[in-house]
Amino acid sequence: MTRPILYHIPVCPFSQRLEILLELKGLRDAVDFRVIDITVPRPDWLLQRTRGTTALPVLETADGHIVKESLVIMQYFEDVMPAPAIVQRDPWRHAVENMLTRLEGDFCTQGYAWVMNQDLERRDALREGMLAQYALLDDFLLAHAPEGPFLFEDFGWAEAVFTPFFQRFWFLEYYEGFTLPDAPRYARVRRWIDACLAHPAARQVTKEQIVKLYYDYAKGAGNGALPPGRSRSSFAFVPDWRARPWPPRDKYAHSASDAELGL
Ligand SMILES: COc1ccc(C(=O)/C=[SH]/C[C@H](NC(=O)CC[C@H](N)C(=O)O)C(=O)NCC(=O)O)cc1OC
Repeated sequence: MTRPILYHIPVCPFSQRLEILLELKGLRDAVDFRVIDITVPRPDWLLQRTRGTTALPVLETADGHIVKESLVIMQYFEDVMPAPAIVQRDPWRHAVENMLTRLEGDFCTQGYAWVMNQDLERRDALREGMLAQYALLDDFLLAHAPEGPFLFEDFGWAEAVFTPFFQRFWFLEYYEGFTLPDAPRYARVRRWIDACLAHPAARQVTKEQIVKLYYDYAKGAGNGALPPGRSRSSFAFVPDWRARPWPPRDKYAHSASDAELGL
């Protein structure tokens, strides 16, 4: 039986959503994950399949169809591998799950805008914007799942959508000194985040890996782009991140060289 192929980028949060979903379903081996190097242009054979788009992940189904967008691929997996269901089947619960999922785009954009920021004058406004996003999540959870810790009984669809970004935002802790305040205003979302980060289905990445690989994002260079003066991306597969030193934290005052990063 031909397995579907997921073309993905290691450590990409959108790809990690699919790994988490399949882990929850006990079907991780049902899909053939194939790594694409984000630090070089997409190969022609892939561009032909995607009709020219470069964003990953991309799913090639067993029938040869191409599915793009991680949330769409997640739903496709639920449709073709319905048991065990991760997405909520009850219409109202599914609506609640979808309303929470719709908050992900602005949450993600705010965090990435901050980590990629190079203007010290903007830091306070970016921090306030990030706190406002956490407050929106806290409000939603208090309205729909005041007890928790998860949206419903267990770690499910919404958790698979958000947890990769809770883990990516470790880069805010390291490069911006940001942690969510231990205040009642954020108590509910903090309980959700802590439960998500502790869940065994979401252990594909570590804090050290995120901090080292996302250094270039902290210098304003995203998606495998290179900061000025550098010749190798912090997303490079070799040298392995485990063999590389921790990057300098002072992103606004210092630009590390390839050598300083162990590249
Ligand atoms: C809000 O800013 C950002 C938020 C997240 C990411 C990220 O993790 C990319 S992960 C890798 C990135 N993939 C995507 O952005 C996919 C997003 C798509 N909406 C999905 O859900 O699958 C990619 O393939 N980039 C290469 C290319 O497009 O050629 C980056 C951001 O800015 C550069």
